[in-house]
Amino acid sequence: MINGKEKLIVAIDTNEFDKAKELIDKLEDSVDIFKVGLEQYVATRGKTVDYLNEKGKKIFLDLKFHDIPNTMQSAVRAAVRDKVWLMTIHVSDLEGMRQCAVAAKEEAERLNIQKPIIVGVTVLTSLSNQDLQDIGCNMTTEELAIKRAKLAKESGIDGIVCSAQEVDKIVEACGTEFVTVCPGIRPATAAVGDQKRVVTPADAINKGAHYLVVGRPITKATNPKESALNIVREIENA
Ligand SMILES: O=c1ccn([C@@H]2O[C@H](COP(=O)(O)O)[C@@H](O)[C@H]2O)c(=O)[nH]1
Repeated sequence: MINGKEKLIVAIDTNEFDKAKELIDKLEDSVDIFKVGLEQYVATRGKTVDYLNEKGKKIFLDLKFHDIPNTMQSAVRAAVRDKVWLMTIHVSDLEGMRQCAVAAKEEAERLNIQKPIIVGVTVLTSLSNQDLQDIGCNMTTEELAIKRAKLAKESGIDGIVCSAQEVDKIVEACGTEFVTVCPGIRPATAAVGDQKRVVTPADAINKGAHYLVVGRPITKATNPKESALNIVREIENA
């Protein structure tokens, strides 16, 4: 049986350090991996990362780097120094992604610490086929996600972020060792919000997702701990 706690990543999307701290403290027995995203990182200037390191929790730094290769690889080096376990860049040009893969390895070796897993965001889970058409891309979300996943693999980064709607096709194309991180996870009764490509925790696991990212269904619940435990159970029973 799989350990649900090893699969669940909780997104701490608040703009105050005290609220983030309160959530982490409430969830610390039931959750091992926390995601610090743009809102939390910018608002607290990275303070939450320090707090999670003090607590010995695994950190997913989701800042989705996308810039010229030199800037991206320097930012990756800084994230390695922050001792993050998993981090995102955008799937972009091959050279930019290659430099990130090399930078992470070099910096981790230099400091003699564990190299973070680097994953590339393929197509945001808040985007639909129509959204892609609107920005001038004549592919479906699934086609584009698969194409970008293959490019990410070729570059030497460790995996991708995608919707669990297409994760099975990506596993088929890139293999089971290539790390898949899936946000847009919604238990059957949860509000979808701004997500457009959603999947339940059980279906995401059955389709081959390695890690599930869940934010609001846990953080906005009346009882976040109970909500997290329900998702852990759903993962384990999948
Ligand atoms: O394609 C993506 C990439 C990242 N995210 C992030 O995941 C969480 C999801 O939060 P919910 O509240 O469960 O919707 C959020 O922090 C996003 O920035 C994503 O949703 N989709």
